[in-house]
Amino acid sequence: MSGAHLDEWQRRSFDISSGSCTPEQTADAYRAHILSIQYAWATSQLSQAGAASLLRTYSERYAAVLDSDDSRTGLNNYAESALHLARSQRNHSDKWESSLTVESVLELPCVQRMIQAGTKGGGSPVAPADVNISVGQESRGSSLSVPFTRVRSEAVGPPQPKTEVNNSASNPRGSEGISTNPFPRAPPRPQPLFSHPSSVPPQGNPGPAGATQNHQPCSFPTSNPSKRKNFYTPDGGGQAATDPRPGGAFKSAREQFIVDQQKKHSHQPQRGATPGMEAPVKKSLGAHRPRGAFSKFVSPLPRQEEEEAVTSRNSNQEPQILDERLKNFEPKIIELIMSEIMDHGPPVAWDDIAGLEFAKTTIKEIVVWPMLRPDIFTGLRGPPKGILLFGPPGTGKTLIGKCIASQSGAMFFSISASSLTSKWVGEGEKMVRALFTIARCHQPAVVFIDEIDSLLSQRTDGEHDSSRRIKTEFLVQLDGATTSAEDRVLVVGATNRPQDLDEAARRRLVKRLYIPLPEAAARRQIVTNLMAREKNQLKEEELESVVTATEGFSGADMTHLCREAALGPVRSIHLSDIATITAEQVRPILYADFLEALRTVRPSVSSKDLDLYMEWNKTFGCGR
Ligand SMILES: Nc1ncnc2c1ncn2[C@@H]1O[C@H](COP(=O)(O)OP(=O)(O)OP(=O)(O)O)[C@@H](O)[C@H]1O
Ligand SMILES: [Mg+2]
Repeated sequence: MSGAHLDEWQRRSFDISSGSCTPEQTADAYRAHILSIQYAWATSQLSQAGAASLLRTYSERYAAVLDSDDSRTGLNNYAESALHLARSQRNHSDKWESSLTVESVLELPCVQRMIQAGTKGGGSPVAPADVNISVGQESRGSSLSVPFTRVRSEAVGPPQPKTEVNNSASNPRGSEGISTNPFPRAPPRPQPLFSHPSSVPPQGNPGPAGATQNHQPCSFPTSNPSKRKNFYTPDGGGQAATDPRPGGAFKSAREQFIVDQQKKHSHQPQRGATPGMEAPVKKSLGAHRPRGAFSKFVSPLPRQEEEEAVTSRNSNQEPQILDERLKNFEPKIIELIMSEIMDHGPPVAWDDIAGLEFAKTTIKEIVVWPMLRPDIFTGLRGPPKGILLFGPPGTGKTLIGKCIASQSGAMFFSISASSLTSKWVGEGEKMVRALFTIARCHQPAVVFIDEIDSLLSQRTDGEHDSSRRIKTEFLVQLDGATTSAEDRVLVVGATNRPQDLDEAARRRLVKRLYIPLPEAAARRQIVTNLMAREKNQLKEEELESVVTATEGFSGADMTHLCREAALGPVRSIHLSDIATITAEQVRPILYADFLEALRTVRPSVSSKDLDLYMEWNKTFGCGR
């Protein structure tokens, strides 16, 4: 904090510790402390953790001054009227005032005599703890040992005010009667002072609150609740009997209900496990906190453990940010990669790819096995860091990428070069670096780059600077210069223009696999797979003739042919029926539909193009 603030702080602290401050001054000083802390935090002179800790300390001290009802140390400015009630002091709700005080009762000659008689007689009619009367201006802890049993037995009589009670029958020692009524001001209506005026049971009389034996709580006709409450003995019944606190303090019905519910359901740790049975804890602005002399102060500021729990919860949601390697990247870029580049498509199985046995086996060898047994695939057996899938369009290169995504068990990132160059203009190379860093954080990982030729085409002189920088960054990342030998990040590139690839990129994509046009068996499998999901009547020999007729078709062409054939039955429906016909009424796909489709669907790959691929495969490919 600044010097001026520290001086002020010091002065206030001396004032507080001097012991000469009034509670008001102490509270003011603490309040000023709290403001200073807030100011220091707002002006960055204090760290957040430091400010929170100081605020907690001084808020508690401040609240202690406010809440304490000791007039020398506290203000207790929140419940003055309640405390008047608790202290049995006079307040506006006191309509009736009794002149019966401890002193007045003790001074009564008859009481004096009875006390003496009880002491001399050796027998103690009522144990001192039996009756704990608190009346008058203040509550006294001492029990008043008044032989109430006798007084009661004698005082009970016809409900006549100011009746002279003759105790000669019950008092063997004297004949003088009690001429003074201990309750000079009688209730307005004739009312018995005790529950059962006619009989005095030897073990006491259950009081109004169900008192147990030996204790005779009496029902004073008073409207003052505090007097009534205090009258009940601590264990003699009423609320006080159930209160475990030494002072037997009052507990409201709601508090008692909550305690009962908690006891009842303490074996159910999970909230909401049994609907409707959870303790009735309601969110309110601190209203549910028990306040008073017995309650512990609960700071409104979050505790340090809670803060730490919240921080760790938040950090669990974004584990990638925690990685040291990612701290230099903007969260926006990391978010983009995680949401857009990570593949979330439908799963593809190896059997969904017809033919291409050599390519599938090689990929499994490179991708799946090393991930299963990284201990075996080390050193020279270490898998290559780059694969290139090349071949005519529509032969399943992208399909293989999707299959690797779902079958390898690795974290899969899929980018198309066009999206990388167009979406983040000027930030491409940063994206590339972030992509590979994230992939390294999520090993084993596969980075699939579709249409890799457009990203890593041969570098030319007239090329735009940004695309050149992206290429360079890619080559650096592909080379693994920034990675360790043990990193398991595989790059899979796919292209139908392998001849356009930059030679540096070609070298880095070590395993170059030719993905050719499907052979007869693969074409048959494609048709069979697709027809299995449709209603059809294609016989075996008809299927064979379709396969023969589609020589030179790519996988994509075969799919297109099947789609066309599948439309045949729909095209045969009369126009007037199309709105009403049910799906079941549509006829199955026939061989005739394939013949019709073959008239419009042609192969998309020319034989001249095929020769080029064959040539490139012979020169650079890894196939046999
Ligand atoms: N071997 C195959 N087995 C099953 N279906 C295939 C096969 N090859 C292609 N197809 C079908 O053709 C569609 C297109 O295939 P894909 O996108 O993988 O081709 P590609 O090789 O990536 O083409 P391009 O080079 O033009 O990107 C696939 O969705 C699939 O329906
Ligand atoms: Mg493709």
